[in-house]
Amino acid sequence: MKIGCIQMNVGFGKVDENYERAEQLIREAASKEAAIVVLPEMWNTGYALEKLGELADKEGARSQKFLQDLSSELGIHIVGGSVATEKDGKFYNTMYVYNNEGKLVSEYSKVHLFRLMNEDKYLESGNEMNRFALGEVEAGGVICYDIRFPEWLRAHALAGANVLFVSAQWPTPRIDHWKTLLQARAIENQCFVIAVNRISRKVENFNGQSMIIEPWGEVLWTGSETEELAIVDVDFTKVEEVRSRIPVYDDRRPNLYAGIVEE
Ligand SMILES: NC(=O)CCC(=O)C(=O)O
Repeated sequence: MKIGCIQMNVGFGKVDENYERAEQLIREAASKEAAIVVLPEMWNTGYALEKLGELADKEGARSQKFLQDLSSELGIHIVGGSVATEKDGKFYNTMYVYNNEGKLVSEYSKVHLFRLMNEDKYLESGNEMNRFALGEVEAGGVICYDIRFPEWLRAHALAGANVLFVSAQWPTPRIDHWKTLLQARAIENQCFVIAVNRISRKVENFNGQSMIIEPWGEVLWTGSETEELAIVDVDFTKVEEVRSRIPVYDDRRPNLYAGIVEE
């Protein structure tokens, strides 16, 4: 299955430009026969947190229409990265996922807010999991800082996800953490990790290096440090092979984990 990773150059507060660019890249991915496309975190606004009152997508209406129209017209699954939304007067960092028939299959707001980038001052956290299916692909989706919480990704894997999508705005100074954490999440959960980071222009400091990692931990693709659309062929049957080679799920001892992961 071909996956389109949209490592997009997000303009700070340039909402209309960002929708336009996202549309071009989604259309290009579809023309290259991607079955699933993935966008980065907060691609509508960038980290323009102080301007959310003006810029956030009211009730997610624009983003939902945008993603629904494109997924149904192009017949492509879209993991819609995340967008800054305003719901009932509060701001969220929200992922919408649409299947290739234009149906909303999941809506998730980032549950772990990243204090180092002041998310806790401006945003509300979500409280729900993000498990969904795109055709045969059983998946989960998380947003950026969420990957530092292994129990959260494990919860998605235990709930049946074989593929974990990650949308991010992960800054360059900690890019080594990004790579190591993603690889660890793939190995420990024996699942695919498909992670899309952004690129920035001058003021901010994001340099891509998106990744696709297979369940044995092998890195299938690493993005460049500039904007790019990558189309990567992925064989999802690898999950069963790895899980039968080392039966981690059968060998777990959840009764010893004292409420860390409950089944
Ligand atoms: N946008 C984010 O959540 C950034 C997370 C990050 O930079 C880190 O965990 O380090």
